[in-house]
Amino acid sequence: MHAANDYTLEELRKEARLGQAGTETLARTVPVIDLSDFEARRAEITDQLWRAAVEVGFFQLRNHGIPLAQVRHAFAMSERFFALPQAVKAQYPLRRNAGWESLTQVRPSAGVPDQKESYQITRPRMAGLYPSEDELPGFVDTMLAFEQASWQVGMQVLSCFAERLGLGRDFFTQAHHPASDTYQCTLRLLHYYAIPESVQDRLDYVRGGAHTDFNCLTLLYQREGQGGLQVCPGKDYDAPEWTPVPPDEGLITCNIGDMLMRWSDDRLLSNFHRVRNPLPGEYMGPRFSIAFFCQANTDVVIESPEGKYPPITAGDYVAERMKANYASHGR
Ligand SMILES: O=C(O)CCC(=O)C(=O)O
Ligand SMILES: [Fe+2]
Repeated sequence: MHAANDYTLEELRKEARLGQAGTETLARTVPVIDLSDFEARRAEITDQLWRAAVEVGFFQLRNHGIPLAQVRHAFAMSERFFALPQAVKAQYPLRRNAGWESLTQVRPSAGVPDQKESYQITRPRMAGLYPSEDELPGFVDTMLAFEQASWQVGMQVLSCFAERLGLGRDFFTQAHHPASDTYQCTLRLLHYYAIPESVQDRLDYVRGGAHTDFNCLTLLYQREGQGGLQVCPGKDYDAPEWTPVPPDEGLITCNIGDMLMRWSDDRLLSNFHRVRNPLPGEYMGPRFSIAFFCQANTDVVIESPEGKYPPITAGDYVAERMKANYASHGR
């Protein structure tokens, strides 16, 4: 745990002020953007993405090109992974966004660990961290294909932002180049534990504490019936209003992260979100989600067009943020 004054980045100072409080509003909705016929509709799609990123920081993609069967298969594999015995998963401990952890992520806003386990794939760092084919047949192939498919969608979206920022259409594709050893995009499987009866009314039992993401762009897959994700698009951190982001298995939920906010001189918004606990009477079973974090390669320098922030490598930037998010610094 860190005291607020340990933080060197402004994002963290904000995060430390934002607890679990706040009210839920249904007034705002997260825009849904249709990616079909992408090349022919690029200008129109870019307008919609830009507006959503500037106003809400969150949007959902329809007709993104990843078949529903592939999404469902990835979730089925994820559930099988988390169902492995603890001793098997513990052979693959988390280090630098690669591997498995349970109950170790402490969001500065919450001060207690998220009630979840996760397994992260950051391709260049996976030596010794994949379950064997005997333990989980087909897992690695399924997840690498899903990682690749998610990267494609992420780069399509980022190409629109790059063009609008005057950086050139391929700018972020180069910055997230998958052939490099410095690649650090991450596929993260998430399993929020079923909520035991004894803690269903406890406020200090938190599924996913409020935070902003520290990458460029997050793609999130949610399961129908397993809601709870909320976004706080406003700037009032002391009286936050939360908007639900409803799960729909045909949509990919996207949000801007701090890295792209910095890269855009704060034009694109990285907003707070959290996974709230179910309320009494709601489904209390496990919740599964999968996130893909587009995170620029470690050696890429983040230098914004207007120079609002000093240059920093993406590697240094992420390392600083991770230090503040884990009880032990072993991520
Ligand atoms: O599981 C979710 O719905 C959100 C996950 C998330 O915000 C994160 O891992 O950064
Ligand atoms: Fe997040």
